[in-house]
Amino acid sequence: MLLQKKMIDKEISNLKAIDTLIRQEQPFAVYRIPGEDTPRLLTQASGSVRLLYDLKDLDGARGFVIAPFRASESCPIVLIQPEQWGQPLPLGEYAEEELEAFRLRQGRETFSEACTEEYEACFRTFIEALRSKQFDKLVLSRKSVIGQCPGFSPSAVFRAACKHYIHSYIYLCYTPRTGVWMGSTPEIILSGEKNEWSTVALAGTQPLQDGRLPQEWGEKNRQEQDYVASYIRRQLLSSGIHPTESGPYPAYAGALSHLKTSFRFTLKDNNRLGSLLELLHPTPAVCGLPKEEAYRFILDNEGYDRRYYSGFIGWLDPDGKTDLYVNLRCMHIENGQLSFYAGGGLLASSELNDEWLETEKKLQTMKRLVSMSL
Ligand SMILES: C=C(O[C@H]1C=CC=C(C(=O)O)[C@@H]1O)C(=O)O
Repeated sequence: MLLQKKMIDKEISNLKAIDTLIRQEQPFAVYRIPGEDTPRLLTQASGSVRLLYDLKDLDGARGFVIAPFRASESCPIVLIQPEQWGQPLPLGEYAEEELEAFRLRQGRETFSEACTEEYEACFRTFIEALRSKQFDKLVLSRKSVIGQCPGFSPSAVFRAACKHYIHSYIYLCYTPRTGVWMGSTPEIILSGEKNEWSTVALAGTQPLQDGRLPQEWGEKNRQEQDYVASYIRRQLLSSGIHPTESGPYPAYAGALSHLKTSFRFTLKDNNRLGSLLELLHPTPAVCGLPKEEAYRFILDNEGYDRRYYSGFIGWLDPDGKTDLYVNLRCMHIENGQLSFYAGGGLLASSELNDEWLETEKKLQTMKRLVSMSL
């Protein structure tokens, strides 16, 4: 036991190097792909990170991408171009007691039932636009801010996320333009290499039932997910891509589950990944339908700036392997504050309290790790 503890401490101190990179304001990204044990660290010691304003400019590019919901002067697409790629950063063992303590705590969680006035006002604006049939679907999101406690360590939260959320993509990154972001997302936007590519349609939410995937999904969840699947099918077909599909089936996302359809396809030209991303982003899992109008409506009516939440992040490499994920269940660390982000898909039939509670549960994905790491 003592030996195990010593081993853990040694490996934590390796991971702690990340906290030093943040203090030194050096661009880096560390990420763990679902199914893999060891995160990879990449750093850019020299030169500035590349800034882009159009997803198409990612055609032929290679690097760690941090793309916002909507690119602008204040929120550009940022590309970290590391000198060294994917250095493994072992996490070490996690004591069984720690895993058990996490499970117990998760089982006892309570949620704030009362929504804020801001959320309620936005919900009413969004629902009115849905009920008048201006839109089929709209995603309403919000931000929840807490003060950073003394002793807060991003690397400790990152490590806990890797240990507890084995089915999600976990990342932590810093650049001077984006600041520090960290998240645990279940949603691929584009992944693959050579001649095998994939994306997913992920939507509809239910808590896990005794740690297991729920098998019964109601009409609202199914319809919400079907809008995303139809959109992805349509977008791919419009550019001559004929995918094979599987699903929808329930998939893990921390303490939650979503419905997922997987799309697999080949590409004629791997140097046009930026154009494909422009075709897909933002999907109705984070935006709405019809796409362009919903995009505008959210920017005008949501009442805050999503910044990099609901954009996408990950490694892009047209000649190697690409793993890009939608930036969900994420947090931004800035000026002694932690901002957590979450949203949910609304249909005309949505109810205020259910949607609020769903965002509370999604926000807990990162919040519970922060409070347990202190
Ligand atoms: C927009 C979010 O989740 C999306 C992904 C899965 C399920 C969703 C839902 O059920 O609403 C959302 O579309 C978020 O986590 O902030």
